[in-house]
Amino acid sequence: MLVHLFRVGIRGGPVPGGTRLPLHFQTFSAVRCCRGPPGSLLLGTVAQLRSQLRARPPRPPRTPSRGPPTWRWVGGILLAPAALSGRPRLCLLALCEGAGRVPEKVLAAPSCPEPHFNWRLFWRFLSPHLLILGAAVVMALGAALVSVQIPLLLGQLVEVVARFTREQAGSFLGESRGLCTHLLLLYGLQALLTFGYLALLSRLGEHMAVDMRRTLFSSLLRQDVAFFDATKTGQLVSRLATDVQEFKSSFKLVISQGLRSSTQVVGCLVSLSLLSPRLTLLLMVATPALMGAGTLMGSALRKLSRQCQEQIARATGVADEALGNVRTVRAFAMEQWEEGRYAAELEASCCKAEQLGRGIALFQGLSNMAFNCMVLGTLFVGGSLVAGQQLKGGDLMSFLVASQTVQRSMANLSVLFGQVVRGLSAGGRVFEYMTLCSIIPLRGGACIPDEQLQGAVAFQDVSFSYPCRPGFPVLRHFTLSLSPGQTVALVGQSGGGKTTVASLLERFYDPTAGAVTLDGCDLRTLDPSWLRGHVIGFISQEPVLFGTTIMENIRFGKPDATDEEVYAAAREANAHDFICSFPDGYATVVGERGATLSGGQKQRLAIARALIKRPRVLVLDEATSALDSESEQLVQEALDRAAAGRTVLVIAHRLSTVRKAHRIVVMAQGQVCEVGTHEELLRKGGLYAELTRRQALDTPPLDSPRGPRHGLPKS
Ligand SMILES: Nc1ncnc2c1ncn2[C@@H]1O[C@H](COP(=O)(O)OP(=O)(O)OP(=O)(O)O)[C@@H](O)[C@H]1O
Repeated sequence: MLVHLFRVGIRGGPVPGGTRLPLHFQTFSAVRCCRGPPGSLLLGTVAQLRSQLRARPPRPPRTPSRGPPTWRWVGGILLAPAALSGRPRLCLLALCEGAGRVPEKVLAAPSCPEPHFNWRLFWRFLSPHLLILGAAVVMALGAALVSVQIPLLLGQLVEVVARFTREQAGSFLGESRGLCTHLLLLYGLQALLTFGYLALLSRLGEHMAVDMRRTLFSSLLRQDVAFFDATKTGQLVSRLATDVQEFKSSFKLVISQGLRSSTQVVGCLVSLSLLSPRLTLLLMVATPALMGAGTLMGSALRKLSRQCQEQIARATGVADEALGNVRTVRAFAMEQWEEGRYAAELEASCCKAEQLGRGIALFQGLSNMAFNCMVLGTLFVGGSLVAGQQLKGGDLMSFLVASQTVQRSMANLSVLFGQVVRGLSAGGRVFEYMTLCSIIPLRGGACIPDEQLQGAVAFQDVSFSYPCRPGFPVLRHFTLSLSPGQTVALVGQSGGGKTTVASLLERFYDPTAGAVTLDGCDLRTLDPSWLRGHVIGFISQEPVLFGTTIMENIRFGKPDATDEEVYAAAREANAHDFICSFPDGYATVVGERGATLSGGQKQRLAIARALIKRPRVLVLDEATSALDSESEQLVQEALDRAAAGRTVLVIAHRLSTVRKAHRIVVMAQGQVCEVGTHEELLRKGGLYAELTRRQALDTPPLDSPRGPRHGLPKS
């Protein structure tokens, strides 16, 4: 660009006083809009900007940024140079992003405070890379200092050209060779330094991002189950992916452009004041006034841009809802209605975008005018200084180029301001979860030696409320004991607290009052990893498999299991035959969450996965309720086999599946209301008898496809 400027400058017309004016106004337009005519470029830029604003893809909802108001003011001040240097895209990006981003689901987003940026943690990630950072900083500063030198040398070169044109004496080549060589060397050095610091920063950024993702992931995995109850998975994934990415980009940009641009601003301002204090003074007076105007317009445009994004988010929401529920839309023949709804939202967003486009156009027009007036003023005052022999023509050229550099650098800084705010809030969100401590640790505590482990479980006067609903008691003075080798069934109305009992046994939560014990030891004194990894086998209604091979899925229960152990567990779970019927056998990849398997097959793999760790206690939470009769039979056989010799807690809705349990516990409103065998409870004629009667009415006749059911255990 500078070379281009130089070339155009050479072709400039004469100035009063015999000196040829090196530049005319168009030169500066060419500097700013070096590709294509300014008018078409302006239109192109505005069109590009508008399409960018319209096509901004929806992002996961995030909390609104709450930067201090002073920052916004500083941001506004910084925006003006972007406008003045004729870079509306940069300016608008800063406008839209600097003072807080609009969450796409603005209307639905809950307002919670933005987490603070944790500088201590940031230092922890940065400190291993200080050497690289130091080298990058030195190179960035070097590149900036080199670019401060260039305008001065260009001015000297123009001076040589002007003298040669004026006097037509001496050898132009001889006089300019040294300067040109110097300039070429500086260009080369600048390129080298730029490559160096960008490559180093890229390496540094990537390493930091990997460290941050690893730490965040491992911190998330260690959080309490209650944490996951209260936090959306999408939000966590977004922190791992988007926020780390955003923080990394901001960090790299701040170091590279921030250092470089601020050095250039300071260096060029020094050069400017050395070249001509009077012209510099003029610049210093005009700039704040234009900055003020830019700030005012900037804040209005920012508001408009936010409204525009909100409207786009609304339109996207309508489309998302309709496409996501297309079956319902089709079933109610509501296609036209949905089209109308979407069209109305689109129309509104189009109006807003047009308004924004007009605002941008006005902003661009005025900023162009302000910029050109500044150039005109500089040339007018500078020209009169040249005419009065107080300034050389070459120095005027240097002044103009250096002031261009100042404006370009300030434009970069204005964009950077937005990036800093975004980076700090993204970093704050990433660091927030790294400092969270879980209440129930993953490891630590006693383990009962295998030979002493009996598997006796007791709930002693347990009361419990979920941490996210503290005022809502789920269990009240719940007392239950499971003797080693016994099968106890928990039945009762939906929402009575059955699954909660299983969760407490797994120690996903700790009781609010009372205690859960294993062989007389309070679970809170035992090692949770040992408890979950060795003692308790959990089989739920909807088993979740990982998208890997069958072998690895079963081995998930015991990572160091041999192939033989895997086969044995699969046989025990009635899974071996169907696995062997697959062409790839145990190497079959089951697809995402086991999508390529039937419900019964998935369930049997889940049983094998639970059995491979040889648990003393088995928890079956509605393990067969989602299966058809054939699968149910196969799974039930596997469960019957697995239950033998183990303490089993069965949670069941269908009472027919637990008739043969040693004890049936009927729960209602978080309390035990009846206990006994099937026959005892029927004789009692209480809640169990009532539930059995109701289910019998719902049960299909015996010759129905569902067929007979099996109970637990085969006693
Ligand atoms: N993670 C949770 N956070 C807050 N409350 C919960 C949570 N899980 C369950 N609850 C509430 O606890 C109560 C008991 O739920 P639980 O799942 O233990 O009942 P359940 O007897 O197993 O029900 P169902 O038979 O329908 O599965 C319900 O009122 C439920 O809304």
